[in-house]
Amino acid sequence: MARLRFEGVGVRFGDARVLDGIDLDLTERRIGVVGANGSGKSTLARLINGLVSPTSGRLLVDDLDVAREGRAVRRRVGFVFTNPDSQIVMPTVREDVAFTLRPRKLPKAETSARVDAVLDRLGIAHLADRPAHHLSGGQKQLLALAAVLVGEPDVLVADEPTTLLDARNAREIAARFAELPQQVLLVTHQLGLVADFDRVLVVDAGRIVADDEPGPALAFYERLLDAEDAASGGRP
Ligand SMILES: Nc1ncnc2c1ncn2[C@@H]1O[C@H](COP(=O)(O)OP(=O)(O)OP(=O)(O)O)[C@@H](O)[C@H]1O
Repeated sequence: MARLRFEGVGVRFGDARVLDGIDLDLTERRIGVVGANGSGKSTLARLINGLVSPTSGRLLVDDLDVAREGRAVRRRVGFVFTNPDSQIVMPTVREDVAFTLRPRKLPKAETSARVDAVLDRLGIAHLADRPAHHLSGGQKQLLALAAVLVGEPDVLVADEPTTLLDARNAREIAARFAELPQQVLLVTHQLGLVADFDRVLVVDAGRIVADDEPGPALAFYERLLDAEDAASGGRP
């Protein structure tokens, strides 16, 4: 497992303080991140592979400082977005997955073998020559996952990867994540997806307000939502 260390990390966008004073040492295999809309979860996730830079403090993946060694970090940390369209770049499924390996300049046969293996593992080998943009939402998310996994990252960060999917596809993607050997940090609003994780972080207004096993962390989050509902007079 990698060690993800946040040391006094803060992020501002202009005048808005989006994350503040985040200190975390994450070594567990399955880490969930939950919190209300706009609480800072995506920003927290994006910091891990350098999509967002800290305004203060620093973030280390093992001994690599993300701000200084972004390339090396991105080889180790794969990122899956909510909307797979934002990461599909090539015309066909096979080409899109192979694209991840392009900078590594591997022999063609090795690239093909790796691509075939990952498509097979995710149950989408039959889609290899299909145009990527003709796939269903669930198939696209599996393609996005394949394109990340083919790079053999040690850590997978996923930002609400099931949000745009119907219940059946969401279950399928969640099951694929559950069987990955990699360390996974999953941001989600679907609390059931992290119920058997090793550790769950609750983010509220840019801070970590609970950090525990799923039972107590999710119970804390439910109480927080209830308290906010009560304070707003029950308005959504
Ligand atoms: N690039 C940016 N520039 C300016 N403000 C931003 C940027 N990215 C995020 N924000 C703001 O930072 C805050 C936290 O956003 P973030 O996306 O991290 O929240 P979130 O918890 O993931 O929300 P959601 O559950 O709705 O996805 C929000 O107020 C958002 O508008």
